[in-house]
Amino acid sequence: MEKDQAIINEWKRSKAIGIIGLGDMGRLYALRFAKAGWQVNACDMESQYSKNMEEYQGTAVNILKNGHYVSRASDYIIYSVDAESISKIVSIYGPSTKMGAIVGGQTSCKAPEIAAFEAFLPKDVEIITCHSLHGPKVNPVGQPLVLINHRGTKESFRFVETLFTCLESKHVYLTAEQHDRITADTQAVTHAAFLSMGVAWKANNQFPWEIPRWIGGIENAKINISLRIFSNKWHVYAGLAITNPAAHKQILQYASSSTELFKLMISEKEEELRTRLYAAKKFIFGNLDPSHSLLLSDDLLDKFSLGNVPPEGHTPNSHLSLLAVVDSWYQLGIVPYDHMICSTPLFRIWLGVTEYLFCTPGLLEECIKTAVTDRSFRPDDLEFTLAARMWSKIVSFGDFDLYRKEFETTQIYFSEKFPEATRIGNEMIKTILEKTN
Ligand SMILES: NC(=O)C1=CN([C@@H]2O[C@H](COP(=O)(O)OP(=O)(O)OC[C@H]3O[C@@H](n4cnc5c(N)ncnc54)[C@H](OP(=O)(O)O)[C@@H]3O)[C@@H](O)[C@H]2O)C=CC1
Ligand SMILES: O=C(O)C(=O)Cc1ccc(O)cc1
Repeated sequence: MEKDQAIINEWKRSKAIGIIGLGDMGRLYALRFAKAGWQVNACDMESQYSKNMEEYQGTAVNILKNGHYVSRASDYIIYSVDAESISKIVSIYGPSTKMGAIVGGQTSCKAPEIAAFEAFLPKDVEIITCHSLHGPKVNPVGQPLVLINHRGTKESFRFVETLFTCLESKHVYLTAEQHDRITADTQAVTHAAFLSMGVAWKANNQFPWEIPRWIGGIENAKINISLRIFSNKWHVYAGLAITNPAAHKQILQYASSSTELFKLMISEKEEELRTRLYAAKKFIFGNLDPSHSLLLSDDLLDKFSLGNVPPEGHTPNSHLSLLAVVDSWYQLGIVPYDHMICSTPLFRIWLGVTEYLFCTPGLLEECIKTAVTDRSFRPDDLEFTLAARMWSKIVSFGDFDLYRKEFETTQIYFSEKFPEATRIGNEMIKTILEKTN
């Protein structure tokens, strides 16, 4: 034990950590590492140098002008930049990497990141990469942190692991391919659902927190998480979906499931809809241990409302966004519980909400009945279906510009509500995580 501590102290004394990209995630890492006593060199775009010098004054983070300076002075360098630019950025700074150093990245899809490292890093440089499976506003403690030893010695991997212990996350060891397959199954469809909700609300000129039937219970989770996603940067979601080929299939299936279920609803084919949904239910939730208690409940979510809960309580809903996600998993043969070790908070909440809908006695039946008999949901569900198809087209065409335009127009529409949505969303996520952990 004492020997271990001596090694750690020696690493802290002799090795420096480099962060290229001081955005939301880079900042989180830089400050945490520095606080734990590591030497940290960091930079953002050169144009941000003076601003960052001021911002990080009084912290132990050593701000440098650009990635060349960070690369030549650091022993483990983490690229925390947008996925679309990873190749270009590594091509610029990679050759400046200190001899024998280790390099990793924070991008959400590992195939393009590893390809960039292999193409542009000198051969003496080791590659050990990472991915924190949570956003910058979530406390890293207990959240999954994927560590990938792609081209590193055992000793270097031990050093990187030791560095990351200060985040107190749960380390998950995967290969780059395993990582990309799992995150396609979990994050890509989850984001497709919430992005489609936002676009549909906007298309119908609605602010959902003002509409009584969308206030309270699981509707709160839909609204808070959708607004949370739209309050973030577009490139995080675009990069994660577009650069991961495995994600395209998932997002396409989500759009097809939404369309097919919506068609069954409007043609009022109740039995066909029921048969399809019960088959999906059996596949996804059929093997749950009898002692498994529901991850979430309406009551738990009630208090995280952006509007006033109507006195008569919640009204039944067709819940197309939720039915479609379970149907997608079923059609693709994905059992979401298998991915829990490598899941983000949003994915776990979304799974909790679907579980609540499918496993609370009577709720799925109520939803099926509402979907085929209550026509008042059809304008909403039509826009939702169109939105899901739009996102799947943008992703499969790999169109970053169009993704950005669609994302940012919706972002502007909801922007006034972001401060309140972030505050309530943070509370909601904290409460749910405490319960689901
Ligand atoms: N946000 C999240 O929830 C999570 C994000 N990730 C991934 O982490 C990465 C970073 O995300 P995040 O921090 O949210 O994004 P940000 O946009 O906040 O941060 C990226 C930063 O990199 C900077 N940058 C771009 N080019 C360079 C360069 N040549 N040299 C130095 N800095 C540069 C950007 O500057 P500028 O803005 O001026 O271009 C920006 O400040 C992404 O790949 C994302 O997918 C992973 C887990 C969670
Ligand atoms: O939890 C989510 O899905 C988020 O939206 C935050 C997020 C975004 C990108 C990542 O690579 C990891 C986490």
